[in-house]
Amino acid sequence: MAEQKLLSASPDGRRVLRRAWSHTEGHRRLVALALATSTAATLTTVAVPAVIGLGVDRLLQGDRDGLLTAAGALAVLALLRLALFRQSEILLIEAGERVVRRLRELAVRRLSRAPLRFLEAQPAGDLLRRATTEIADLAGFVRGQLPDVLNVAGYLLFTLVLLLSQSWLMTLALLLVFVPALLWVLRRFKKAAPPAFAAEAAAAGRVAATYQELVAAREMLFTHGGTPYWRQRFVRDNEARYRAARRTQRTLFVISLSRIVQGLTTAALLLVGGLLVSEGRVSVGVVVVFVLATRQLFDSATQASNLVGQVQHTVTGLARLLDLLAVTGPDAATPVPAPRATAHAARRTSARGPLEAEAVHYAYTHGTEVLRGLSLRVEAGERVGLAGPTGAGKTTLAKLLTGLYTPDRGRVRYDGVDLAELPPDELRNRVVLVPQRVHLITGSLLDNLGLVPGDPDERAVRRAVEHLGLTDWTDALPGGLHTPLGGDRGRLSAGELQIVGLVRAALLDPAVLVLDEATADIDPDTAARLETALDALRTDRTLITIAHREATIARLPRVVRLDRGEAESSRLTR
Ligand SMILES: Nc1ncnc2c1ncn2[C@@H]1O[C@H](COP(=O)(O)OP(=O)(O)OP(=O)(O)O)[C@@H](O)[C@H]1O
Repeated sequence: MAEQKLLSASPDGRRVLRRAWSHTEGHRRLVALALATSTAATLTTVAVPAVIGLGVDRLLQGDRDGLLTAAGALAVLALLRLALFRQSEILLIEAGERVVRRLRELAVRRLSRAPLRFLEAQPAGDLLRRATTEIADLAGFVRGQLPDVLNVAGYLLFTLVLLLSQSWLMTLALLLVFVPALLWVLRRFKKAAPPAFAAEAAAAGRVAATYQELVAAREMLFTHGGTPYWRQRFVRDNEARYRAARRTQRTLFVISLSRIVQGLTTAALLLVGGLLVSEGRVSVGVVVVFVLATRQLFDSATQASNLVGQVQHTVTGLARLLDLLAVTGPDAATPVPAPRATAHAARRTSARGPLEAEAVHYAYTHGTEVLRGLSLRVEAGERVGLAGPTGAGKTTLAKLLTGLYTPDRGRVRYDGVDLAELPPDELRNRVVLVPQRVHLITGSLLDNLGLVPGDPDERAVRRAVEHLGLTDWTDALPGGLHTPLGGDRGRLSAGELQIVGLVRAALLDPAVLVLDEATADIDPDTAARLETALDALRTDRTLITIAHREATIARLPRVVRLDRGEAESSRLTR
């Protein structure tokens, strides 16, 4: 099995911010301005105890002018603080939202380009969570907590500088009590938090995956009564999620222990401060600065303790998102070429050519090969059927022949060129798969039919429908081409879904069409429409049909039978 990188349940949480920094490109000036304003706002808070301390000393010295100046400075600081905090919040949110928007776009772009093999190997709910919920959490954090995080961090740093400038002895006393106790609390938290938060995020991903599978399998559950199994599985996953959440709550409790440190530190400060004042080594104002600043320091530490959980949660989410971005593609700054822009670029292959699988091997799971060295050549314009027992690998081969999967070993070539080397738009103009179950998006029939590169307009879609002799079918639908489809709106039968696939194929006009015949029963009218559409489509193009019905096999001039994916088992039967 070819090496396929998969998402990690607990991705590397180290240097997350540094790794995320590369995604701030284009917004760095705004980020820098937001950080500078936030720093200035924090400085206006840090300066308050210093000015009050100064005012107290002036008061004790009977210096009325000094006292007035200090009071005036406090008023200016209060106004500045209001304006700067407001502005820094606006800038931070703007910068953060822009980065989040970029990450969201990148995640969707990378997922849309990710190999089918990767998408199929991931639990769908987990992918969904990373690309939506976790980005939404990040956006929520940017709006709600990021300004506070920066203020608290800035406050802790600047207050330390202020206190050092006032009295290094008292700062030493503060640090000797405060830092070891706080470090002990933080160390315990750091050890327990990342695994706890990662486990909670992984458990939430499993619940989402189970739920999504449950919704996808609803028909099977109702028909085969598989409900108890699903209920058990859901209850088990939900229980695991609950336990993981309890664990993170216990971890958060550790951080609240920091409050005990507050009482100890204030007592130590008063003791040391009192002694120093009595010895005349510091003024009363300095002790006031320390008491006020330390109170704010603790308020900040308490706020930090509330924020740490959110920060850890966001860091975990960001790590999972960066993991998704790293696994799904390079940090390619090169945009995907627009289909129209390259539509007329020089082509490497001609519009008619043979399609050839050469000794292809493919395994979904390590050690279990579905195709083992299978070779097949289909000439330009040929009509070939692929038949064989269920699970023989027909659909897998179809996906390899259309470039949706890359073989683990061997090659698939169109007109002599490896499909893996063809640009995506050229590949789609050469080989197209109409799958067993064509997917619909929420939109009109017209939107669904035109869901191919190049954005065909209504006239082009109508022309394709007419060319395939399907106008009576679209006219018979309640809203014609504008009939709403997808989601819980209009539904189409299995045969009609394949008709949609054939119109899409007609719009792409490929050299080779691979049709994975629907296994569900198709009513005679729809079957006749499909036949007519196929006849119109295949005038000179190659048609490979994965034939599930004997009637189809009987009609085809050449049938290749697959058996356990062995190359030697492919043979011409007539
Ligand atoms: N996405 C997947 N992940 C893992 N195994 C898969 C996947 N798709 C198919 N398989 C396995 O690969 C084998 C071949 O499947 P494939 O669908 O290609 O067979 P098939 O001949 O088309 O069968 P059918 O006629 O029932 O559609 C089967 O054993 C199937 O269980």
